[in-house]
This record gives sequence, C-alpha cells and structure tokens, in this order.
Amino acid sequence: MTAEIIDGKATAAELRQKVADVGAEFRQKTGRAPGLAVVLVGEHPPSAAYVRSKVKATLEAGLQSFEHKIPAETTTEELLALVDRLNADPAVDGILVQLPLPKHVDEQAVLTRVDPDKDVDGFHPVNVGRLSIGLEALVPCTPLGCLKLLQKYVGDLSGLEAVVIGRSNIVGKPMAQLLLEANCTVTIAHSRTRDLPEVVRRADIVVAAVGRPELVRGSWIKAGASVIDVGQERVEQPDGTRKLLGDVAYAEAAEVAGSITPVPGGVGPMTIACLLRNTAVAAHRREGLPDPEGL
Ligand SMILES: Nc1nc2c(c(=O)[nH]1)N[C@@H](CN(C=O)c1ccc(C(=O)N[C@@H](CCC(=O)O)C(=O)O)cc1)CN2
Repeated sequence: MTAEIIDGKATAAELRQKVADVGAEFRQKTGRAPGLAVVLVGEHPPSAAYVRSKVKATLEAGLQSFEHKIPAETTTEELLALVDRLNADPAVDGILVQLPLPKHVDEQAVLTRVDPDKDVDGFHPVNVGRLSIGLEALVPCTPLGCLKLLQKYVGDLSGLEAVVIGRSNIVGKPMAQLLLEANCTVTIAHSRTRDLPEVVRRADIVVAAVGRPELVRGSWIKAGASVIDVGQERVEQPDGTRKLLGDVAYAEAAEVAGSITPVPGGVGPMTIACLLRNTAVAAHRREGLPDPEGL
C-alpha cells in the first residue's frame, strides 16, 4: 500500500481563507478586526522564525497584529506586567507567549496570568480543565490542527483505536482529550511504555509527538492506519546538510499506512492556521457573538 499524503499546507490555506472571511464579517459587525498579540522573549532563532510566520499569517488574514519582542533578560515580573497590559487591552482578543521561554522565567506563572478568554494557545489551566470535561474551551493549536486533518482525511473517528506517543502538556495530553471527545479508544504511550512497537501496531490512528527523529518505524504501523507526525527536528546528514525529520520514518511508514502527514508540510502549517482560528473564535466570544461557523 502507498499511503495518501495528508496535505497540511493546503488544508491550512483553506482554514486561513475561512478565518479571513469570518474576520471581514466580524469587522463589519463590530468596526474592528480580531486582534492577536504575540510575545517573543529573547532571540532563539526558531522561535523568532515561528513568530515572524505568525505575524505574517495574521496580517494576511486581515487580522490585527500586535508584536512584542522583548529582551532575553526580561524578568518574570516584567513579563507578567506585559501580560496584564494585554489582558486589559480591548483591541487584543488573543495573547500568545512564544515557547520556550528563557530558563529564568517562571513559564507556568506567565501562562496562568493570560486571561483564559484570550488564551488562544489553550495552555491556561482553566482551558485545560474545560477541555478535559468536555466544556467549550480554547484548545491548543497543534493538537487541534491534527484533529482537523484526521477529520478531513479519515472522517468519523468514532470507535477507532488511537495511540498518542508523547505526554506533553502542549500536544500529547490535549491530543488524547480531543481523540477521546471524538469517541476514539485512546492510549497515551511514553518513554516508560513497555513494548511500544506492539502498542502502536494495534492503532488505527497514530499521533507521534515525542521529539525523537524517526523513532516510529514502518514495521510498527498497522496496514491502512492514519499516521500524524508532530515531530520536527533538524538532523545533520552524512553529506553535512541538515534535514528536517519527523518522529516517524516516513518512507517506511508510507508503504504501510493508509494516510500520513509529511514533514514539513503536514502538522506545522496547521498550528499557525489554528492560532488564527482560535483568535477569531475568541474575538466572537468576547463580543458576545455566536461562534463562527465552519472554523
Ligand atoms: N506559544 C507556543 N509556542 C510554541 C508552539 C505553540 O503552539 N505555541 N508550538 C511550537 C512551534 N510552532 C509554533 O509556535 C510551530 C512549529 C512549526 C511550524 C511549521 O509550520 N513548521 C513547518 C516547517 C518549518 C521549517 O522548515 O523549519 C512545517 O511543518 O511544514 C509552525 C509553528 C513550539 N512553541
């Protein structure tokens, strides 16, 4: 079998266009565009690149962008004071603090200071709790993007066996919650899981979010399964070039799977599209408008 390639780039472009349409309608109703504030602390090159992409995508969708680039030496207290100002700013519907933060900053204190109604990353304990009991919440962008890809390419997920590899707060845990909400039978596997290949072999859906390049081999994949690869790491090749690799050995897995995300061009673009989606949703809720349809 040769797997269908799950096109995250095209799916993200469709979602971004929908956000642009919804944003234009919102502007007509309220006289302003939904606004997203992005905070970058320091100059970690990959984070700076992600923030540039987020700002560009925000402006292309016709949303308002507020960019705050602050020095790496910024203290937790100074960052909390900035978050307080953004919480109080009526033009800001969404706040995103780019991770990772410098080591001296209390990350949990910062994420917990963001107004849960503006928490477009879905990392605030209120949103984490709401997601876990099936209430309306702002949901983390990467797992939401994975779910949208699965719903588009697989359809109804009800009753399917899903294995999520990785238990991070940003991807693994919320991904498992979303799959459970979609009526999958969910296993969360991690570094202490015994016989990981055997656990993965029973999955109809595999989400690999473990940060270990090409850990998941083709021989682990059940024929016809859908494989979502969240990993991305630049790995030096024998010829000295650096290649972006996912957590799944793509060529091997694509011979067995029913569908699979590439790296790049799979999950990554969906993360940014879902950020815009969450900003549009947050703006509607803050204005007391019904959630926009089709997002
Ligand atoms: N506050 C947050 N910080 C971080 C998040 C997050 O969701 N919120 N996620 C990651 C990084 N990230 C967004 O911030 C992100 C990662 C990757 C991509 C992406 O489009 N990747 C491309 C490949 C890019 C390349 O060539 O290097 C792809 O997969 O096609 C977008 C966003 C950590 N921090």
